[in-house]
Amino acid sequence: MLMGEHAVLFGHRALACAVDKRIHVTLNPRPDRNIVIRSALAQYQGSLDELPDDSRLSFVLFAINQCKTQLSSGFELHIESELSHTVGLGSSAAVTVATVNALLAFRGDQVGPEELFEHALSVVHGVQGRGSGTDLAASVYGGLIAYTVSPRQISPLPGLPAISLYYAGYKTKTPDVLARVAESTQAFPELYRSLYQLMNETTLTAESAVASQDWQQLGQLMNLYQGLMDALGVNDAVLSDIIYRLRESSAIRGVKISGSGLGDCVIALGEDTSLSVPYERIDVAVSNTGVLCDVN
Ligand SMILES: Nc1ncnc2c1ncn2[C@@H]1O[C@H](COP(=O)(O)OP(=O)(O)O)[C@@H](O)[C@H]1O
Ligand SMILES: C[C@@](O)(CCOP(=O)(O)O)CC(=O)O
Repeated sequence: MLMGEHAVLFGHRALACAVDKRIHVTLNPRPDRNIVIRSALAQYQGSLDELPDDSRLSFVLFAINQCKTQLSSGFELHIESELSHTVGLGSSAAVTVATVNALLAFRGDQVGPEELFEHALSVVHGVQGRGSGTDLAASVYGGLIAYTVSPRQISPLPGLPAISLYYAGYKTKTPDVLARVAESTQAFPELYRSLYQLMNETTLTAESAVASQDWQQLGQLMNLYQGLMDALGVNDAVLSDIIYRLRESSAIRGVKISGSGLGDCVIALGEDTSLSVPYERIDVAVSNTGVLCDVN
């Protein structure tokens, strides 16, 4: 997520991009109705018709459950990630889009991006209860996109210069962060409505800055949005430490939390590897390619 976190769930604009680290899902048919799932998170072997309840594989299992009656046989699903599974970074969206795409291809359905997106969104809603779909859109289409939930709008934008990502070392699950924000909102609903409105205006201005490739302005707006995330209550001491260390460098134009907050990653516009930032740096670039499907 480049910008628009949280506010996007209230109908406002968000910006997100695909990165060049992928999750690969390989599906091989089996002659029986058993399935085997292999992933760094968990392994499963059993009947397609009696799926377990395993929160580590919730997105994958929900996707399988949704279409299992239309599948002619079982299969083996091998999930490999180029990122550690402890890093959030929209990995739930990436694994959902790739798994749904593989299952639809196995079922014999060749769907376009809109249909793939809607299938994947129903999986995310089934697992999490809510979710804007912003990171699903970036996974499906690739590149940098501007996104609105309703009416659904997914608009491609030109790319970004170099970005840096740092992982805090822990992540709070997105539904738990959303529950914390919802609790705080109850005390001051009008103030929070204004905060989301301000987030929207910042994101729309950032979208114009991207369109005109004004990176200095985009960086300033990222810093501004970070202040709004802090006001929302999703910043913490470790994220702030990363952010302020990065702000020491003149090569970094702006820094903010990426995603729901209370852990996970910080995104910076620009890079400066000479800085002392004692947290895991994740080496990525924006990727123009979204999900790919190879059937053979
Ligand atoms: N390699 C993987 N194999 C299977 N599931 C994965 C993998 N990587 C991520 N996931 C799923 O995505 C979840 C992480 O997503 P989450 O914590 O919601 O972060 P984000 O919201 O940034 O996607 C994991 O708990 C898991 O369910
Ligand atoms: C907080 C939110 O706006 C972004 C969540 O990002 P992530 O799940 O932390 O990658 C939720 C959403 O858009 O569904």
